Amino acid sequence: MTSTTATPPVLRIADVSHTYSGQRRRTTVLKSIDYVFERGTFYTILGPSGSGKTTLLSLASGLDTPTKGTISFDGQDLTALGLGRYRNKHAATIFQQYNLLTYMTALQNVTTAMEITGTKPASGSRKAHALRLLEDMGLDKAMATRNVLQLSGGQQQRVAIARALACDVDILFADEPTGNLDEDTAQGIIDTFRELAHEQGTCVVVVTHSQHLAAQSDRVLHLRKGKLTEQVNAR
Ligand SMILES: Nc1ncnc2c1ncn2[C@@H]1O[C@H](COP(=O)(O)OP(=O)(O)OP(=O)(O)O)[C@@H](O)[C@H]1O
Repeated sequence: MTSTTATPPVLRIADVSHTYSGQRRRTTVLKSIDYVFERGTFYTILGPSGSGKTTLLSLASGLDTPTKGTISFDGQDLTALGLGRYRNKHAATIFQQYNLLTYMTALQNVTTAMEITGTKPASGSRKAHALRLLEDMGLDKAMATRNVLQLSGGQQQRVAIARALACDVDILFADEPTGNLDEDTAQGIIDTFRELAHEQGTCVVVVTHSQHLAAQSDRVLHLRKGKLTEQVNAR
């Protein structure tokens, strides 16, 4: 028997393929992908438009199930664990379209996510913690208490990021999280992702077109023609 000291995988993607079935034809977007994501690591996924990055993220975040292969969290198949349970307890996702609850304020979006995931801040109330996170994202109390539809696209994106950061989860997924933001705000968010991975042990997985963002991650993955490969960095 051999012993190992390697970091235990938090998410394992094993022989995953995904095919969309249209009325006329079937499109296989992902082809027999194998990859192991670890805790405490900041990953970026690059790839041409239409290469399947969002598809991979939707499978890994438990929004959809692959047409072939398995995805497991801490050694347990997501379908056995329950996709809803996985999404509510273990994984947070920042979507390209934000997916905010549009009948709520920014603050309510954040506190509701904390309630769903059972996240209790180390000190103070959920509301105070949520207001602090929104403030960190440059949204003051007046903006925090506005209905999200009265915020700009970039402000809504920051609410979505604050909502994901508020939840105590094992994995954070983000689809183009800095797309709508100015350079300084985007850099602040990249720094936050690095801290989350390196100081709190979260596995952070970000889909992006930005080489600048990718250069600041620990591992860069490329999705092309249905295959996922890891870039070997010189640094
Ligand atoms: N629900 C769907 N039904 C059919 N085809 C789909 C569906 N969703 C995505 N596709 C197709 O799958 C392929 C991959 O799409 P996906 O959104 O995953 O790519 P992407 O790499 O994230 O693209 P982008 O960088 O432009 O956001 C595309 O050809 C797309 O048209």
